[in-house]
Amino acid sequence: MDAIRIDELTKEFGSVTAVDDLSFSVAEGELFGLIGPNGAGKSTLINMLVTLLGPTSGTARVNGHDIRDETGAVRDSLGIVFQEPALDEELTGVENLAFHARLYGQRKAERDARIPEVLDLVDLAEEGDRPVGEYSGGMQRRLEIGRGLLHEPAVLFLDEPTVGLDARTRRDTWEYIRRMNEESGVTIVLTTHYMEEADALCDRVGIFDEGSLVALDTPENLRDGLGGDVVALGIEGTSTAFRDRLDGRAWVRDYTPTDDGVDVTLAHGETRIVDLVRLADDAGATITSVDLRKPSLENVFLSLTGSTIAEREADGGTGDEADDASSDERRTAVAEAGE
Ligand SMILES: Nc1ncnc2c1ncn2[C@@H]1O[C@H](COP(=O)(O)OP(=O)(O)OP(=O)(O)O)[C@@H](O)[C@H]1O
Repeated sequence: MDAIRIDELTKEFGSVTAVDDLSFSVAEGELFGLIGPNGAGKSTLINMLVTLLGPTSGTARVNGHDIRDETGAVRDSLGIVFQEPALDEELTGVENLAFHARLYGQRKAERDARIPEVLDLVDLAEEGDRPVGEYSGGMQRRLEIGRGLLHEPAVLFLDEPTVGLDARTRRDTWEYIRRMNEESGVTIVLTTHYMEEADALCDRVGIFDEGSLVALDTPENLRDGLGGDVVALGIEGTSTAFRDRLDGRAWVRDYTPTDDGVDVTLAHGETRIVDLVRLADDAGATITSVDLRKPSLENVFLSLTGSTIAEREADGGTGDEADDASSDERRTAVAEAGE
């Protein structure tokens, strides 16, 4: 069974089609990333999947339950971590978790067993009795991620999980997200603005633009779809003999002479550097520099939509104020669902 299955899902707000006839599935245990500029429709999609917004047409199933007529079962199947911190800073880590567990209707015995497990999972076992106000930003985010897993949901939604964190903490948080996914087997769907994050973390990435998916694949295949990596070789003197040797190699997709050498386009560039050096040797050419350039998901977005995410946001961003269900509303509704 798929963890999420979306069938011809559409959401219109007046004349705006925020999600447009969308169909795709997320496999059980997958770490799935949704990327796209502001206003692409990510929040609208997530709000429909967590049953806070009704679709205009089409439907989806979360953990096998229909978002239109099995809202209770859908909500029981999922955990959500919002972008804005939603912890009580005066309470300790344990108290924050206990409060949330009560909202989800967990009995005391269950809570007492589960809270230490969750704290351990996010590496806060030693910090559970400290007020959350004393935690660093990264620790708070970890506690929030742990809280989303308290009731052992099948699917965990993370909305921009590392926004506002410094680069180092962001990388650490990636490690925790990966660990959650591997150790608890939970399916994770995250939204992110950071292409690098989607690339580093996700098994598959859906690139969202104007209510539709413009691409859906592994980060590697998406990058590979651009034509591959470029190995820029600096060559002393003429590169003609070397270029002759590149002709007819099945793994060389293309090459272009440059001012000081040759740019070779190929898949998995790092695995061919030795071959390239050998070919140059055979041709009697001296290599003076080697530079491997891999396309990024930002390049993929650019090639699919004709603009970068930043440009798209600058000329088309909608702002969050138009969002139907604000994070506060979402939080309240999900908490109520557990009461
Ligand atoms: N309640 C609403 N009323 C009218 N239009 C809306 C409403 N909610 C969203 N929209 C429109 O739907 C489109 C998608 O918005 P959405 O917030 O889902 O995008 P997003 O990709 O989540 O952006 P962000 O990253 O800023 O959250 C936008 O054009 C937005 O203006």
